[in-house]
Amino acid sequence: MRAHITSPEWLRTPDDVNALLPQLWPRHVARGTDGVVEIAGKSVAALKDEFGTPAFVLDEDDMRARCREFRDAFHDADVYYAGKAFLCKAVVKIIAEEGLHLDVCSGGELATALAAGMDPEKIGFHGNNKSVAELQRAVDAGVGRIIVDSIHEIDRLTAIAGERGIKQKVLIRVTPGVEAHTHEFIATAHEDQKFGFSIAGGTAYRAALKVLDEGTLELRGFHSHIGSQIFDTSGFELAARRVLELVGEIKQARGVDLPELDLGGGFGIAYTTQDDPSAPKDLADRMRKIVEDECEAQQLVKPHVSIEPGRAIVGPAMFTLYEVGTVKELEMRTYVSVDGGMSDNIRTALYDASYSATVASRRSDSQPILARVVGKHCESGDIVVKDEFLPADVQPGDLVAVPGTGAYCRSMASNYNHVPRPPVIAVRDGAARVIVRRETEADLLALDVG
Ligand SMILES: Cc1ncc(COP(=O)(O)O)c(C=O)c1O
Ligand SMILES: N[C@@H](CCCC[NH3+])C(=O)O
Repeated sequence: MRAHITSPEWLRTPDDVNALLPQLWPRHVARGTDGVVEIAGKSVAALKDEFGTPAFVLDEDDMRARCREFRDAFHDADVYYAGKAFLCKAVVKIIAEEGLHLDVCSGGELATALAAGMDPEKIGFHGNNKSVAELQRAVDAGVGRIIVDSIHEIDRLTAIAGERGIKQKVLIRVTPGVEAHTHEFIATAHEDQKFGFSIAGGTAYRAALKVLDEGTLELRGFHSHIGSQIFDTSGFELAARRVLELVGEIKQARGVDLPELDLGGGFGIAYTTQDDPSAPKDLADRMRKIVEDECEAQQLVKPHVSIEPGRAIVGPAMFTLYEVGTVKELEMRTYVSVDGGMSDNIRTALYDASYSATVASRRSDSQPILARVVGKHCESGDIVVKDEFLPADVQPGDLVAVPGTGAYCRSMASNYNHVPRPPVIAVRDGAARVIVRRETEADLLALDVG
């Protein structure tokens, strides 16, 4: 059968090409009796009529539920939502209302958080190369913690806090030397990369002593983030153990129990049937146990733990809605071109990421065929969904929905080929509202002052 020639081994021909697998879709998504996909009671056809395509569509109650699941599972910890996954003022308000803290990693993310009224004390500021202006702004805003990532930054922040007579709280980001099982571009705890101070190389230990001995900054503890889209929790466990060993060494050297420990984010989500994410409760139980065991073994006072999930909170809560423009049936597969592409989802090109898709505007009785959903950009690598079974009668005018696009799609979107970036529409209880409007050609031209 030609459809199988180039399909990956794991991809199975579906029994029902119209089925929506619950693990892939926001929880308030279902097909209506007319076969049209609905989200929180709003049909994708109505969304297209009102807001156009392409569009990111957020199931707001799904995102809120994910915030609460993390907050409840990690009830004895602080949960910082990693804003890099997707940030706008509405999202800041949602996560704050659901009791989460916020991790930002640039002046722009900080500005968004402050504009939305986020309590600065609940903001953590990340980044391996924060500018002096960004550091000044964070200190002046009263940001609760700054995660320092280099000796240069420690010196700059010491000067800034010293001038202001403020004892800024900091965490030191460390690289625990863990090889996380994920794409190499999104692994961050092995030695050979730009983030953090090495534990094995001793720079983390020396940085901690420097901050403690200088005394201008308040060292609250260490931060470790091993990477992103990780399913195997042994990486978190190994990282926690190594960081706590370091905490023990600091205690021996200076007699202080560092009161905080941030174990970062990176919890994987399901993009295809191949992904099997852990529930927040299981993650919390395992992480709690490893911290307790290690603290007991080393006779440390148990630090207050924090985590930083981004993808796991917003990723599964959103899908992208596209309209099909052209269909080409080739020998090896059918190419379905939609009205967006790598400018709204760079992850497929960048990380060879896999996604799923469905024809959302109707039910089809046709046979499943192997399809590739591609964009409208001038790149052959402009692929949104590499491999998926779509109905053989997929045609121009159909709406295609791609789930799992809440994280690192709108936030990494570009204007490649001068394609305006799509809006984000939040749907809740049958009502849809624009939380990020569609970019226009006027927006693009407004920057072009030549
Ligand atoms: C420091 C830090 N914290 C949290 C995150 C969030 O990761 P994820 O969205 O995979 O949970 C990242 C991104 O990988 C990060 O670099
Ligand atoms: N942007 C990446 C993850 C990196 C997260 C930040 N350290 C992704 O789409 O998977």
